[in-house]
Amino acid sequence: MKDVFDFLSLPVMLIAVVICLLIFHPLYNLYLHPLRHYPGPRLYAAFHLPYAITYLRGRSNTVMHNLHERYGPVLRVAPNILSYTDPDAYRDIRGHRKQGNGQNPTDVEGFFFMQRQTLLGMDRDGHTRVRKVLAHGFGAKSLQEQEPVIRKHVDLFIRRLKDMTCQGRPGGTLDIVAWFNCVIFDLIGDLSFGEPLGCLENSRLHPWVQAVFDTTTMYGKRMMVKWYSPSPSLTAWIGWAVGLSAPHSKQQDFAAKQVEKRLAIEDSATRLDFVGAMHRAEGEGGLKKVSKEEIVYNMRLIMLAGSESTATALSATAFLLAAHPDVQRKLTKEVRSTFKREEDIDLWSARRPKYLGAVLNEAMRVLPPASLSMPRVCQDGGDTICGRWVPAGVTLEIWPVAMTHSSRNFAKPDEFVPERWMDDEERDPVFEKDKADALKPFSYGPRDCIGKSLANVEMRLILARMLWNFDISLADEKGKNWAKDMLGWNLWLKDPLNVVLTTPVRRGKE
Ligand code: HEM
Repeated sequence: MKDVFDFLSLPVMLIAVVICLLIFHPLYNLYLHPLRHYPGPRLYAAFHLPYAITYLRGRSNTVMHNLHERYGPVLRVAPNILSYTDPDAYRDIRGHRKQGNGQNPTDVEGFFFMQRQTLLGMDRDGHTRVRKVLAHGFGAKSLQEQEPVIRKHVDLFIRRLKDMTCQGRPGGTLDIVAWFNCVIFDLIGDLSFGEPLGCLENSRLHPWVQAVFDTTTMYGKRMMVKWYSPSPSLTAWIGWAVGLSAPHSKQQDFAAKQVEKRLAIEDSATRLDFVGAMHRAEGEGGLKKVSKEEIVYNMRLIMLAGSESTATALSATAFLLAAHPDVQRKLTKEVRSTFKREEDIDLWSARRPKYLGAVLNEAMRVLPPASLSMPRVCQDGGDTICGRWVPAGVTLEIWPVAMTHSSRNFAKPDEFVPERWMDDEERDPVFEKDKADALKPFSYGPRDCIGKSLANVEMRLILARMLWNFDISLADEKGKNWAKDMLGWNLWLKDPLNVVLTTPVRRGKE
């Protein structure tokens, strides 16, 4: 009898413990957890699962936006996760701190696929070391050297569009998302490795680019594995076993091969590109400041972060211009009257048109190109965020769409109105109270986007050249819903966007 009791007691006790945990843990989260006074749906506060399912479905931006509109600018979205739409959150969570004062580190686990050798995953010291070195590849001097490379790709892009469109064949349509991917991936590939990927030349995406997109739908699944894996050491193994690692390995192999090739180029050490900047830097005793392995990891990051986001911003802008002919007319007029000839449009002169800047800002507000919340973890000892104390270890998020579509931050938040970014006299007073600080597409603080100046000039140049040459319209009714309910994980899952490009009749005379 004793044996039977012993035999039963183990599973029974285990079940009892699991039941206790299942009941106790949510009750603890609701009534005893340090975040219990933060607003948010009780289901999300009690369990992690609703947040995880939202993530898995690629719906986080929309769901967080709706919850923020209901509950306010700070929200408990999971037992240990807070999300913010107060613009001060950028400063408080991600801002610069004096040496000696702690920073809220990036949530390395949250990035999962980003090994600790990349800027995104490195600790504060490693990040400062690599970022300082890499910054040389993004300075004004480098940009000057990079200008002919950029121009070459933009010229070819425009030529390809002309080949594809109504040069004698009116009505030809093209998927502009694919073409923006082609030019940007070629361009960043060239600035990174000294050779383009050949997308424009061959009129199709390089397999490596496809591997980047293949990670998108997998990202939610990878996060599920990370959250619910029985032990952190098993996470990578499970990911590999269920086939979630393949596209990442492909990218890593490609980056490694390209870096090898690039370092073999004769004038490797003097080139002012990204690999050159990292390879040149030497520290004490002639040792390289950035190891070869770190170069490979960071080049993979740059290829992804630098290309996809810029192509998304351009696609969103083209879509919004095509869907708002009045805005397009005004912008086209500005571009075609600012420059006398197409050859006058270059990286520097393209910074001049003001309305172009306003259109880009507004496009990045309506569809923020980076779709992730870029989580940070509240530092040891806790921190004050937007005037309230947060204990150490809490994950701190800013969902871009929730921030830029918040009715607390912008009037008519869902409308595309570039004038809100113009000087007072051109702006409707209804936008007077807009919080411009809520638009930070390139993030903020010591870990903000290192490529933001490059991205801005690239986008201005490409758009100015496009609008000099073409009028853009949507090819079909379906196009009107291109941005509606777009799913997003690490990247937005963008549908093709078919447009018609027509050569303007009175070019240069408006
Ligand atoms: C419209 C275009 C772009 C957008 C919207 C964008 C946005 C961002 C965002 C939101 C971050 C994350 C910052 C954080 O964790 O707080 C980031 C980081 C980064 N971006 Fe960009 N980016 C763009 C273009 C580029 C380009 C052109 C490059 C390089 C060629 C680049 C390279 C990087 C790198 C290396 C990081 C990591 C920086 C660090 O952790 O120090 N990005 N970007």
